[in-house]
Amino acid sequence: MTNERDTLGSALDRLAATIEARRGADPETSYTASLLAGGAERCAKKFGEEATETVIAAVSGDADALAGEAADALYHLLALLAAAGVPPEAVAAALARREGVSGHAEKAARKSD
Ligand SMILES: N=c1c2ncn([C@@H]3O[C@H](COP(=O)(O)OP(=O)(O)OP(=O)(O)O)[C@@H](O)[C@H]3O)c2ncn1[C@@H]1O[C@H](COP(=O)(O)O)[C@@H](O)[C@H]1O
Repeated sequence: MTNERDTLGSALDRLAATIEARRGADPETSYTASLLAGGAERCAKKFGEEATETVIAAVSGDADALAGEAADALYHLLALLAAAGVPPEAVAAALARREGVSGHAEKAARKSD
């Protein structure tokens, strides 16, 4: 259940579980099922559209619109991961490996390879 003090992490965990549960559901009644039925390519296209709409909202300076478009983008990103067979835990692990490593330091290390 949602509440106003929900963290983004717990909301994303529930959403990822919902998306997984919709795999194989009726595309007539579930938008997620219709999205997944189109495969990773369709999910990637939709994610690209929603990411672009997020950029437009950010540039417009409308904070509410940005929050809504960011939610659309995150939903479609989770659907893309599901369609591509990448568990959300793999993304969490990638983020965890980066914790405490400055992006500047990481980039400098890449350049010296
Ligand atoms: N979070 C979302 C969510 N965010 C956005 N969307 C849908 O994403 C769609 C994409 O938006 P567009 O404006 O691009 O829609 P469109 O032009 O009709 O889409 P296309 O025809 O291009 O595919 C819209 O239909 C939105 O309703 C979502 N659909 C579902 N969820 C979550 O998934 C759950 C399961 O949904 P169903 O699978 O539909 O039961 C829901 O309870 C929600 O929690």
